[in-house]
Amino acid sequence: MAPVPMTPIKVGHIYDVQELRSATPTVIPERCIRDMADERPTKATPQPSIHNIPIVDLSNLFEGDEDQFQRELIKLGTSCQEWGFFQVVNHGIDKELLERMEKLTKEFFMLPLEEKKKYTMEPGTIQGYGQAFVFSEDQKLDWCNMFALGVEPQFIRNPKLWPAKPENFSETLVEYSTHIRKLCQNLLRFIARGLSLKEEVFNEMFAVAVQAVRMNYYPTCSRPDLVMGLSPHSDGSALTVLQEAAGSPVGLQILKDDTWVPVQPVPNALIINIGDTIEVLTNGKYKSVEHRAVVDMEKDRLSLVTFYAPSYEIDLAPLPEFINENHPSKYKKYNHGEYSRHYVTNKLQGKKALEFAKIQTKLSS
Ligand SMILES: COC(=O)C(/C=C/C1=C(C)CCCC1(C)C)=C/O[C@H]1C=C(C)C(=O)O1
Ligand SMILES: O=C(O)CCC(=O)C(=O)O
Ligand SMILES: [Fe+2]
Repeated sequence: MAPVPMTPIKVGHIYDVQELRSATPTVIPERCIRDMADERPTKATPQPSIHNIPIVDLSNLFEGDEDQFQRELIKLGTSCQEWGFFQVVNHGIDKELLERMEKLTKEFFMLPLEEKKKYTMEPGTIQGYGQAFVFSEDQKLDWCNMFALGVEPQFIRNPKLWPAKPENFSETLVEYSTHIRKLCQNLLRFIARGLSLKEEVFNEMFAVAVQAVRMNYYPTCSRPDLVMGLSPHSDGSALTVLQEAAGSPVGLQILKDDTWVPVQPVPNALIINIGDTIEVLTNGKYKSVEHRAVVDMEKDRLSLVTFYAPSYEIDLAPLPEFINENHPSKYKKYNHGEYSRHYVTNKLQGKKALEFAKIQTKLSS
């Protein structure tokens, strides 16, 4: 069951922060100012490199000898378990394709508003140009313009939202997505092997996987301390692949041991994170880590994010390999289509969406 647009809802005025920034550079609308101190971004303290997310060298998994393969597989497993985030280098996707997609995405955001408005994200829906996850008039707005498109399978595409400009955008997005899809399938094979599962367990279970891309443009902001680029959330996908545009300021932060840790991107690497699906299937051994994006006073930022998730048809529950006397099942069996609908019809709020799948533990009296 695919997520469907809801009945019309009142979301109030959603600012196009990019337009706002160029028209009135120092104005921050009340709706974008975060209320409480703990909802506001704290100044990220520079982290020693040991605190940066791990780097996984995929060439060791694709073509390494047995020893290199085993060592990298352990590193991948440790990264998933301890961080839920890692960067991949030597991932096999052409730098030229990544740069081309990045350039076209930048060009899309730089089009006049009138042109971008042809692809408006209707209130309560998740595809098109605008701001997703806004469901009420009093909800705070993120300092971000989004452009989101469903890519695979074909039936989730809304052709009216695929832009005619810039030229070649749509073809390039399809080419890009084909490569990112293969990367996800390979990562799922390696993740399965690292967990001592059958290599194809996830790919077979997911059937024709759902794939969507969300391009996030974060304009500069005169008061980055008051606003949030993207609200804290975990991803509803199985895996997420994030490409940061070259020259972007550090913006992504992940919640580790109750501290927001900034992610320093490595040139030409892709950032991967574990989504809610893998958390459920591994019964919480690998967690979908909460993350957010903050903005900068001087540099705008662009991220291209692919969500890779199971087919809407499939039912999910923790795999038996992760359930035993000491580790009872934490999640019920549920349909992923229903979860997707739940995820996209609620505001981003940390890991709240995943409560949908949690088995409530009774407190003993
Ligand atoms: C703005 O959209 C999102 O942030 C988002 C949605 C992705 C999707 C589309 C744009 C088209 C239809 C499919 C899908 C729901 C994946 C986030 O994606 C997460 C949330 C779920 C659930 C998921 O699988 O990825
Ligand atoms: O832009 C970023 O760094 C974060 C993006 C993200 O988390 C998302 O789109 O789900
Ligand atoms: Fe995310």
